[in-house]
Amino acid sequence: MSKIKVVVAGPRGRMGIEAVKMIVKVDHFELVGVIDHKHDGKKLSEIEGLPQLDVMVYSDITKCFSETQPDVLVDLTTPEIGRVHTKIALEHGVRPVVGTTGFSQEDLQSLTVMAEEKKLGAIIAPNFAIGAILMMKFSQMAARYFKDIEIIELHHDQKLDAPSGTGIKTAELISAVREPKVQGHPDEKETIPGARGASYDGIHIHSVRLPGLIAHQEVLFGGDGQMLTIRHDSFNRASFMSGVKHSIETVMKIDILVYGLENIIE
Ligand SMILES: NC(=O)C1=CN([C@@H]2O[C@H](COP(=O)(O)OP(=O)(O)OC[C@H]3O[C@@H](n4cnc5c(N)ncnc54)[C@H](OP(=O)(O)O)[C@@H]3O)[C@@H](O)[C@H]2O)C=CC1
Ligand SMILES: O=C(O)C1=N[C@H](C(=O)O)C[C@H](O)C1
Repeated sequence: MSKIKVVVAGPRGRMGIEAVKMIVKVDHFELVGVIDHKHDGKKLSEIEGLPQLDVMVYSDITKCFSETQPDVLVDLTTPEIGRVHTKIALEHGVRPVVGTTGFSQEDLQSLTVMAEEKKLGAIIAPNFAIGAILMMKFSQMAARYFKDIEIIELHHDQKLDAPSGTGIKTAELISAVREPKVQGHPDEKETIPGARGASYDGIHIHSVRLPGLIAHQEVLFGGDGQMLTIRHDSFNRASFMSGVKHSIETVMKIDILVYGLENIIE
């Protein structure tokens, strides 16, 4: 079996470092380049904190693709640049695996159309941790029985987007099985704006940002005299790597864009 040639965008980031380390450990993957807006023209080994690898750093994604001819781009950057990278990858026949969160519905729609036109696999996964996927699926199951739901997502204080991609994906999965509902008292008023959090089809999403946290989410289901809590915690970023590995393997076998890891696990 020939190796899957992979490029990582965002290699100095909290997720990017883990992804680089995982990719070089897998025999059937080959890290052929990294994309970083700093350190253009250096080797990975010349950047502090990164593995001692003879892999080129590119600031220009097009140059990176033409010189390294990758099969897959793993993007772990920011929504602003991640959406540009994903589009350029599809234009160049490179299959994107995107962990970057904060894409809009319009981004997802246009990238879906593009992948379909190009007949190219693409995976956008707001969360790569299997436990988080189960938390979302169990929440979707519970939503058939409990209609009053609040999502509390808790992350480290360096996170740029709120609500988290996982929080939004959870609300989307729930809303697919639950009629939109206004929760709480119909006359309730926020005396401080934002007190009730964001609302997705009436499901409230509350975003907590604190140093020391990594990635956590609770989904609360209220009923008469009872409450069900479904919670997931990522205690480190290695927790996401089996999902990144599975996505790199799977994206080579599909020819459409898949949004959410739940759609590619058995
Ligand atoms: N799907 C999942 O399971 C997970 C998804 N995420 C998501 O992944 C993304 C990254 O998270 P995290 O690693 O914590 O964030 P970091 O801020 O640690 O990493 C982002 C990296 O992208 C770099 N970057 C910024 N602009 C560019 C650019 N133009 N070209 C190349 N690199 C660039 C940053 O460099 P610099 O610092 O110099 O700006 C930084 O090194 C976020 O969107 C986050 O929500 C996170 C965890 C799990
Ligand atoms: O920024 C993070 O850290 C994370 N982002 C993703 C999200 O927005 O859901 C996944 C995970 O929660 C960690």
